[in-house]
Order: sequence, then structure tokens, then C-alpha cells
Amino acid sequence: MLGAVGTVRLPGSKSISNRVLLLAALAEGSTEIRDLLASDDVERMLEALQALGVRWTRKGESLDYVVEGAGGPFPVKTAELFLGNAGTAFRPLTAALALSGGDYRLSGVARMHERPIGDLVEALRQLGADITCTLNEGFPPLHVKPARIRAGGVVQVRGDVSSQFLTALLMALPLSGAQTTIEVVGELISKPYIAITLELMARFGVRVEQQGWARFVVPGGARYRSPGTVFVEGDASSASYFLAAGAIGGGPVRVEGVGRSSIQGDVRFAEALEQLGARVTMGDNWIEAAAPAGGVLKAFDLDLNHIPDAAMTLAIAALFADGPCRLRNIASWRVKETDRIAAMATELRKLGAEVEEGADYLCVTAPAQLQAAAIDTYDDHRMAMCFSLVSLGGCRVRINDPKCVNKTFPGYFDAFAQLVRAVPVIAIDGPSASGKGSVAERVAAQLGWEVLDSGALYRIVALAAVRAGVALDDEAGVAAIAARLPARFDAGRVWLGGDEVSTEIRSEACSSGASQVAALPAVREALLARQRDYRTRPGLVADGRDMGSVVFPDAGLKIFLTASAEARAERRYKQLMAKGLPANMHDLLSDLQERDARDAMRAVAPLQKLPDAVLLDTTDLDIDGAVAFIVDLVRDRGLAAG
Ligand SMILES: Nc1ncnc2c1ncn2[C@@H]1O[C@H](COP(=O)(O)OP(=O)(O)OP(=O)(O)O)[C@@H](O)[C@H]1O
Ligand SMILES: Nc1ccn([C@@H]2O[C@H](COP(=O)(O)O)[C@@H](O)[C@H]2O)c(=O)n1
Repeated sequence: MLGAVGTVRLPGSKSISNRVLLLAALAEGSTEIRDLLASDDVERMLEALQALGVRWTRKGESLDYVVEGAGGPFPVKTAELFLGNAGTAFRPLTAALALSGGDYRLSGVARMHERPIGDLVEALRQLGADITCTLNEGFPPLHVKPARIRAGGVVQVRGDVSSQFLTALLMALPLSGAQTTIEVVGELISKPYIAITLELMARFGVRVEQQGWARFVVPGGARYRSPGTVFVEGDASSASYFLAAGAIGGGPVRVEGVGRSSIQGDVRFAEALEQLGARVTMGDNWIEAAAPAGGVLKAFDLDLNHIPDAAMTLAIAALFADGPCRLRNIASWRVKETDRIAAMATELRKLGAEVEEGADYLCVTAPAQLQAAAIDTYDDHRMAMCFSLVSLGGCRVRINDPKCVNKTFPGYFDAFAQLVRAVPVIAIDGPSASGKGSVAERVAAQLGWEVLDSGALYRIVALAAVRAGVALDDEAGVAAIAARLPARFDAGRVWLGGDEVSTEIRSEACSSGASQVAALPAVREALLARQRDYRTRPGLVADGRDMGSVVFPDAGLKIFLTASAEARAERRYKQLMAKGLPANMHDLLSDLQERDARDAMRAVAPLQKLPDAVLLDTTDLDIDGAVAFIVDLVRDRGLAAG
């Protein structure tokens, strides 16, 4: 299992980048665009604008560009444009070119030719545009020919397939010069994307009169004018992966570049995450997410029509939720870079999830244990980014064709890797009765972490072997018992099968038996994975003899806890007396010394102070002092949040 914590500076928003580029190209004057997204889709738009005679320059190696606006339709009247799989370039350019009076051919990758554009073409034909779908009616590639545009009336466009059709019309219509009313047919989906379009058009001087979400009046005589400088916000859809990482992997994870004042609808992903129980905080330009107080996300049933892109991330969050989850009203997923409903269902099933797929919904039930899988990404950047989050569940995932993230976020995997870290472990090793168990328990309680008393496992193995009549030096026999040990820890009590053995395993007979079976390599091997499974978020405090050397060699803090043999024998004496167990100081001291010697001298995983362990001698220090010492070190090393 992995955790996630840290801060990510988001790349620029794809939706804003490509809209601003087009508006700047059509505007009067030059526009400085700061923090433009560097990605394939934006490259396609930049190439297209260049081919259409719009001059732009990049400031050195920065993400800042200057676009010299054409002050109206594109100056180049004949062009062939290849737009890859960039819907944010293809749809708006189609409309702008239809109103530019030239001869243009637009094509893309094979998937782009499967993505519908008929509703936009139909709306543009209502205005007099001459557009041919050269392969299949209703789909790219397109041939746009010069035509007499009859703007100035009412044009209808469907709003229930892709909101980009409406965006394209809105941005292009000022080129006609006439006041035109757009009527949306069907329930408009993805409304927040239209809000981005209207906001950006207004920044370029064209205010559209909005009558609800069904009618939009583009004013006559409107002309785009450069606002001078435009800053591109961070990408709110990309933010979703990191915020979900914080919610799944402990967090906190902070994204910078979007926040309360963002114009992107996908910032509302943060609200959805809150409904899953995640702890979310927000500033003007940042958002932070951390796991719910209880660590586990809540099951959900949400209408996600308003955040179609970021909603994909919730399908992965469902793998970490405490019950079946339903994502509703997501039909637009079917006409995106791939059929995202089908793709998501197929890949989630590979991980062992139970998935029900409908025309416009998905139901996801997490498996008891995530299965390792190779995830296909369907040339869809969001599939790749979403499924990277599965790794936080400690499950091996292979992301096929990871470079597809270049569409919107070329540096995604580096940014993700920066956040991901192993769940922190504090390893407390030391000789018998040095106080490891008491200290570990209190440190864990203060930090809210899990605790592992590894010695108890060896004690239970010894007890189980004795009960089964297996000799303590029968390595194969004892190892077989260890491999299937029906041990359970519950609120400080210890169970072997149906028997509570909390007191019995603390007897000196079990102490001695434990150190005998612990010297057998096959027994240690049989218990290794079981101990490592205790490493769960938000962190683990593990005590024993080889926590720092063998079980958790990457522990963020290793403590060698000790005290003089006399002090320890006295503590053990008092401990046994308090439990009503027989004890004799003299015997205890020699048993303890004998056990320490066996633990330190054995060939496998001997008790030792590692060079990278901090020595803590508690001969003259009480438990509280030892706990405070360790908690201070944890904070100094930044191992625990807060
Ligand atoms: N610093 C300390 N000062 C005084 N008593 C202590 C201190 N640390 C632990 N004790 C007491 O010593 C006894 C043994 O402690 P504990 O069981 O935590 O040790 P341990 O190292 O886990 O032992 P073992 O590994 O052998 O089970 C307990 O009764 C505990 O309360
Ligand atoms: N990581 C560990 C933990 C314990 N042992 C052996 O088990 C005996 C009992 O452990 P306690 O911590 O409960 O005293 C101990 O003496 C060790 O021999 C171990 O080997 N490795």
C-alpha cells in the first residue's frame, strides 16, 4: 500500500488554452497568453492557427505566447488541417472556418473520425455554410467550402451530445457581424464548459446574452478585442487525479493553479470528493484534499453531468469506497476520446471490480482485494491518469501506452510519482522487556497509526505448535503452523482460533518458546508477508527484533530501544505479578539474558542495533519520556501529517 502527500503545480487548462488561442487569433490586437498548456491538443491548435495565417511567437522556452490577432476571419483562405484527436481544436475551428469564407479540409486521427460532429455541421448549414463530411455523414473529416453566410436569425443546435458544438457556434458567430440567437435543442450537458466559453468571450469584448441554458443571443456588430494579457488557469480536470490521490492515499495533497476563483466547472470535483468523506480545503488558487478521518471513502450515488471529465476519477475512487458506487448521467463519456463507459468498465473488471454498465451510468463495487492488472488506455489520456491511482491500493498496475497523457499532461507520471510514497513505518527493535510494546502502542495512539506487535506472532506460533504437539525445533512443522496461523488481534486482546490467549502468550514458557521458533528461518519466512500486510495508511508502528533490518528496512524511523538487563528484569517481574502470573526475579533475569543472547546470536534476523537506528536507553527514562522522544523525531523527520 502507498500513500500520497505533497503539492503539485498544475499545467494550464486545456479548455482555456485552446479557447483563448482561438479568440486571440480572431481578435483585434496582440494578446499575451501566460502559462499556456504544453500538450498535444494545444500543439494541434497552434499548428492550425499558423497554417491559417495567424502569427504567434513563444517567449523563449517559457509557456508564454504572443498571438497577433487577425481582427476577423482567418487571412489564409485555403488550408488542410490535421487536428489529431483534439476536440477542443476541431469543433471550434470548424465553426470559425465555416464563417471565414475559404476552402478548408479538416481531419484527425482515426478516433476523431468516429467522434460525432453532425449536429454542429447541421447548425452551420442552417447559417448557409457549405460543409461536406467526406467519409461518413455526421463525422470528420470535413471539407469546408466558401459560402454566403446568412447569419442574423435563429440557429438551432443540439446540446445533449457534446457541449463543444454550442461552444464552437458561440465563439464563431461574432465573425458574421449579425445578431444571432442560438437555440439549444435537448437538455444541455456539461454546462460549466459553456460558462468557460462565455466568460472568455466576455474577456475578449463580446458579451453574449444568456437566457437560461436554452437560448443565447450573440450581439450584432460584435468584434473580439484583445484584453492584452490572459493568464491560463491550471487544469481543473487534471487536478482531479491529485486530489483523489490525497483522498485515497492519506494526503494532504495540494494542487496549485485552481481554486475558489476558478472559471472551470471541474473544480466542483472537490465537492464530489467531499461527499465521499474526503477532507477538502480551498483557497483562491489552490485546493487540498486528504483522506476521511476514518481513512475509508464513503460509497456514493452521484449525478456527474456537470463534471464529465473529472467524473472519471470518481470511478477509480469507487475502488476505495466502502460500498457499491453509482456514477449517473455520464452519457457524454461514450463520444469522448474513446467510449469511456465501456473502456472504464472493461479495465475496472480486470482489477476484480464488479461493474454494471448502462447507456449513461456505471455501478462499481470494489473487490475485497484489488488484482494486479495491465490496463489498456485506448489512446485516452484520462484512462491512463485515472488508473495510475490504483497503485495507491498497493496493487501492481501496468499502464499500457502511458504516453497518451501527452494529450493534456506530458509530465503527469513524474508529478504523480513525486507525491507517492510508501506508507511510513516506525520500527522499534530491542531486547526483551525494554518497553517496545508499551511505547509502540502509545506512539501509534498519538499519531493515529496502526501497530504491529511482531513478538506476539512468534509467541502464538510457539503456543500453537505446543498445542499441536509439534516439536519447537521441527522447522517444517512449525513453519506450516506459522503459514496458516489462525491468530487475531482485537482491541488489545489476542486470539488463537476461538481461544483468547492474551495472558497465556505472556508466560515465560511462551517467551522462551517464541525465541526458539523465531530462530528457524522457515518460520520467519512464513510470517514475513503477514507482518508487511500491517503497513496500512496512515502509518505503522512495528515492534520486534528485525523490524528495521528485515521486515521494514525502508522504515522512516528506526529506534533501538533498550535498558539495562536489571531494569528490564524488574519491569518484567512487575508485569507478570500484575497479571497474576508466577515470577521469580533471579530466574527472570537469567531467562531474559538467555533469550537476548539467543535472539542476538541467531543466524537469521538477529537482534542488533543498526547503524541507521536511533539508540534510546530507557534505564532512567519512563514510558512517557520515551514516547515523547520518538514522537518528536517523527515530527522532525516529517513522517506524519500535521
Ligand atoms: N521506560 C519504562 N520505564 C518503566 N517501565 C517500563 C518502561 N517501558 C516499559 N515499561 C514496563 O515494562 C514492562 C515491559 O514492557 P513491554 O512489554 O512494553 O516491553 P517489550 O519490550 O515489548 O517486551 P517484550 O518484547 O519482551 O514483550 C511493562 O510492564 C511496561 O509497562
Ligand atoms: N520481530 C521479532 C519479534 C520477536 N521475535 C522473537 O519472539 C520472542 C518474543 O518476542 P517479544 O517481543 O514478545 O518478547 C523474542 O524473544 C524473539 O525471539 C523475533 O525473533 N523477531
